[in-house]
Amino acid sequence: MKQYLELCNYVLEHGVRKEDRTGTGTISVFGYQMRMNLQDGFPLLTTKRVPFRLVATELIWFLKGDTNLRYLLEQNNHIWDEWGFQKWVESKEYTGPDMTNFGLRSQEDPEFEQLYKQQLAIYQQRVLEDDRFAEQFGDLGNVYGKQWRSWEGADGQVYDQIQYIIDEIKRNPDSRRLLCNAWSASELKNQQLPPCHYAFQFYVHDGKLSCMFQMRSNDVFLGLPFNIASYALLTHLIAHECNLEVGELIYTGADVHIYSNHIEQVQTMLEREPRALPTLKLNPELKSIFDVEWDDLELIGYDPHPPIKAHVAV
Ligand SMILES: Nc1nc(=O)c2c([nH]1)NC[C@@H]1CN(c3ccc(C(=O)N[C@@H](CCC(=O)O)C(=O)O)cc3)CN21
Ligand SMILES: O=c1ccn([C@H]2C[C@H](O)[C@@H](COP(=O)(O)O)O2)c(=O)[nH]1
Repeated sequence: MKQYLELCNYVLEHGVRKEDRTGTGTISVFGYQMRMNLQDGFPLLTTKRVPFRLVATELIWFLKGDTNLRYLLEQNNHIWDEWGFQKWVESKEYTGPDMTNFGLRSQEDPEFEQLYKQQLAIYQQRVLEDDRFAEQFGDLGNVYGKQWRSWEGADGQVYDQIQYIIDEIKRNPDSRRLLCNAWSASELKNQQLPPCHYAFQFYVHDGKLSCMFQMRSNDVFLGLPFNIASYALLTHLIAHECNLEVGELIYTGADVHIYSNHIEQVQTMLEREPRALPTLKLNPELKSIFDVEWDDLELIGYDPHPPIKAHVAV
């Protein structure tokens, strides 16, 4: 994954200091593109371990059309917890200790961190066990799953954008409309986090399926390795269903940033030598992308450098 390391170097060299919503601070560039040939292997970073199980269960959650944290918690996937927790602590029903600005405060104040962890554990338990609570406070709003699978049109109808893409690839592979859009101006107020990867498009040539995805805002150290692997997996799944090979994965990022508290981690990673990419094997029995489960996926030959920890900006 030379391309990803080049991107890191590019942001470190050319990035400008920029404040951001989370109060963390970033170095950021505007506009960057990368191309990865999926025939070269599955693009999961090798310069740090990226938990593929978390990438895959998040994508499966999107593909189910689900927007509730309960499924992710059942899969022991905690990458979205903070955004559900935020909704809970900002609600009128929450009467526990003050959790204002918990993301930054838990990094700076160990005593507060303990309190936050307790409250988060209570929240997770309730989402898992209490149906009414989960429905109200476990739901992240009309995020990716909803937009991908049940887009509400201006005509009042509901549209499944993924099904449309699959049907079109089978029917008319030369189409230039093989596109899914998650950005809806009227829905922004109903989302815990407006979509970061907000659109993707497919392209079929010579029996191969390529995918290009667009990101308005991208956390280079924590988000991007997940995003690349997730779209690579989506491309493999759709190619499998449509009897195609995989082609290229093309990334287009707008505000591409490294958070100021991730710079050391990025530098550690840049000192490491990339290793051979793993390969992905899909269960040959898998018929529909909408039935995919974690057991249908097998990653072969993933031998990364050790993980590197970092705080996520909320
Ligand atoms: N600031 C920020 N960056 C993101 O990448 C991001 C958001 N916010 N908000 C929504 C989702 C959630 N995503 C996340 C959140 C956390 C990790 C993360 O902490 N990854 C760790 C492993 C975590 C674990 O093992 O539980 C890593 O080392 O990759 C990754 C992606 C991507 N998105
Ligand atoms: O898939 C994702 C989801 C989120 N991110 C990052 C990009 C930003 O650092 C934050 C979102 O903050 P905004 O202020 O809404 O831009 O999350 C990502 O990299 N990948």
